[in-house]
Amino acid sequence: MNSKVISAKELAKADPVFGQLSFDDHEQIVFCNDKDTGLKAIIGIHNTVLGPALGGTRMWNYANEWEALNDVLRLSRGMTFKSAITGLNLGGGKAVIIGDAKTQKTPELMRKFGEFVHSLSGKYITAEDVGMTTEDMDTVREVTPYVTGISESKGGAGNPSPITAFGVFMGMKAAAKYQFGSNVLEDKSVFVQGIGNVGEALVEHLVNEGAKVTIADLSEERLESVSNKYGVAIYKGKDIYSEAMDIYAPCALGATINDETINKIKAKVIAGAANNQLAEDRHGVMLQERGIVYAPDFLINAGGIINVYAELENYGREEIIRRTENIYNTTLEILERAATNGVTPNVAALNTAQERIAKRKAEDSK
Ligand SMILES: NC(=O)c1ccc[n+]([C@@H]2O[C@H](COP(=O)([O-])OP(=O)(O)OC[C@H]3O[C@@H](n4cnc5c(N)ncnc54)[C@H](O)[C@@H]3O)[C@@H](O)[C@H]2O)c1
Repeated sequence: MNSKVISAKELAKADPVFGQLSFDDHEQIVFCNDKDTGLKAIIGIHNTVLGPALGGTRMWNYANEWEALNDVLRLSRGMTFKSAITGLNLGGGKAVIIGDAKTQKTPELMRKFGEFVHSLSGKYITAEDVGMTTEDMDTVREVTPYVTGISESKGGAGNPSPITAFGVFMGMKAAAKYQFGSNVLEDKSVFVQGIGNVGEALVEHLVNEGAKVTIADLSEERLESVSNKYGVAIYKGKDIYSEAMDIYAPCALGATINDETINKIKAKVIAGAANNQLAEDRHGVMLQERGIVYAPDFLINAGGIINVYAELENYGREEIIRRTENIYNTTLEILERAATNGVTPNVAALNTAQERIAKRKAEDSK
């Protein structure tokens, strides 16, 4: 990291926060620093028109602070639209903790992070994301009530990942219906990239439906265990994007649809759990031009937020499943709306979400 102190003039040129490409009228960005525990975190609060900004905390070994800032800005913005399109009374927020979740995460660090969350008095509510577990949220709960995704034994809705996977499965079926004329995934070749909490649960749904599943992950151990458990193939090649397949399911990190990959992609449908799969909006246009149906990530991966929202609204399992199953209908509606309006599915989904926020804002200002 560059520790040189730069002058205010130089800093102004760099526009480190408001000038960031990913900055999109965020309401508040909170930088959290604690030397004793080693905590370095950023909380991004994008929009609170519909309700408190709820979104998970990601712990990741970012190459530099710019990357962490960029990530939290993109992720918190995505949460605003995810909650809006899902019909939840929640705003969009997200947090990132800079560091290696395997070696640097301690209960003390999580409690300190919880104290920072608490200092926002409920404007931001956290939950788990990559590098976080339900147990970590239980630790955060020791110091603040502004946390969801806690254990069922502690009154929470438990791990959101299986519900997220179910929603992604529903969105994938809707995209298949739109592209292939049938929502049945039997015999469709599906590549699942990233078989973590969500990816593995998605593999289970796909296998139960009779899809031909291939898995890819950075962890050999995960690959072996998931392959043995579900009898699915492990991807051994070097470039997953150029492989022939019906459906590509990005379930690792975002921005895998970018200038480098887009022209290689042979899949006819893209539907996965990862947030911000399109590196830039124009990549959505490029997918459309190539006849590839893209199920917007923030729409189909909303199962997790539906699950944690239950903790705030006190609804039960049946309602969680019902709302998540409805992702199928919303996805089909968005794909059809996109075609009717001559825009990409991502833009159609964004427009729908923004219309809901604008309507609420107008009502509130009456
Ligand atoms: N957990 C949820 O409920 C939820 C909800 C909405 C969105 N998401 C998003 O879904 C994605 C997966 O979430 P998760 O909870 O399963 O995370 P996870 O950390 O459990 O799993 C991620 C997996 O991806 C693998 N991975 C990382 N980089 C990779 C690469 N370049 N190629 C192949 N594999 C790679 C990791 O080894 C890991 O196994 C994330 O983008 C997350 O933000 C998760």
